[in-house]
Amino acid sequence: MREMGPEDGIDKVRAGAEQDQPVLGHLTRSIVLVGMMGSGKTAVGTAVARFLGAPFLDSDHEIERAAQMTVAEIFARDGEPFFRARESEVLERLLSGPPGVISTGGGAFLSETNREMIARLGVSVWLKADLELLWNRVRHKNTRPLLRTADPKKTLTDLLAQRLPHYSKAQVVVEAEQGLSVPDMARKVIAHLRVVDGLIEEV
Ligand SMILES: Nc1ncnc2c1ncn2[C@@H]1O[C@H](COP(=O)(O)OP(=O)(O)O)[C@@H](O)[C@H]1O
Ligand SMILES: O=C(O)C1=C[C@@H](OP(=O)(O)O)[C@@H](O)[C@H](O)C1
Ligand SMILES: [Mg+2]
Repeated sequence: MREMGPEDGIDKVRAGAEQDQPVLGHLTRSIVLVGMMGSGKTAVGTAVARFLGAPFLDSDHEIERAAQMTVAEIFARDGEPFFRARESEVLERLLSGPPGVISTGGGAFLSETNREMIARLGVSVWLKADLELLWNRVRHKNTRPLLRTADPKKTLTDLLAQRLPHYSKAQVVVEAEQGLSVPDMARKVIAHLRVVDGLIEEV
């Protein structure tokens, strides 16, 4: 008999979704979503957590809450290195808590220290998306300080090229597709997670 793969899981989850059944499971370690700005870490992470009945935490949100400032304000006042230091502290705190779904900011997985921490305490999941998909998602918002440049599409293109080698170190890779809704992408993520040994216990 051949081994169960993620695609089998997706069929199972899709069948469940058609019957409007919840996709429940108990997490034994935290899931950490990584990938570019606009790949859907915040939106899809929220939906994954809801489906699993697990806590959802977003590192950007936690940094903003602690600082009482937006990410853009922190970048402007204290600079990117300061933001990255806070990001690492927050990640360590979130990973030390009860298992949940943690969405990171797009730069978090570039740090080797962060990658080691995530590998030790959680499971990294890269939401892999191509340039056009990412651009369509981020072009209408100016909340991301790194894209406040004269040519934001070129900046996004360059960041994607620089970062791909780091994102590809993630333990699990899930491809984003144009036209796949947030809940469907969340189900696709869960289907990929089901084949990670011991990560999701059936309830
Ligand atoms: N699968 C999807 N389908 C449609 N819109 C999406 C999807 N994933 C994300 N989005 C939208 O794209 C934008 C960026 O998503 P977000 O979750 O903020 O990405 P990230 O946290 O990775 O930067 C948001 O407006 C979000 O609602
Ligand atoms: O890619 C990056 O370096 C960043 C991504 C942002 O988060 P999202 O990926 O959730 O947009 C946020 O952390 C900050 O603007 C820096
Ligand atoms: Mg986000």
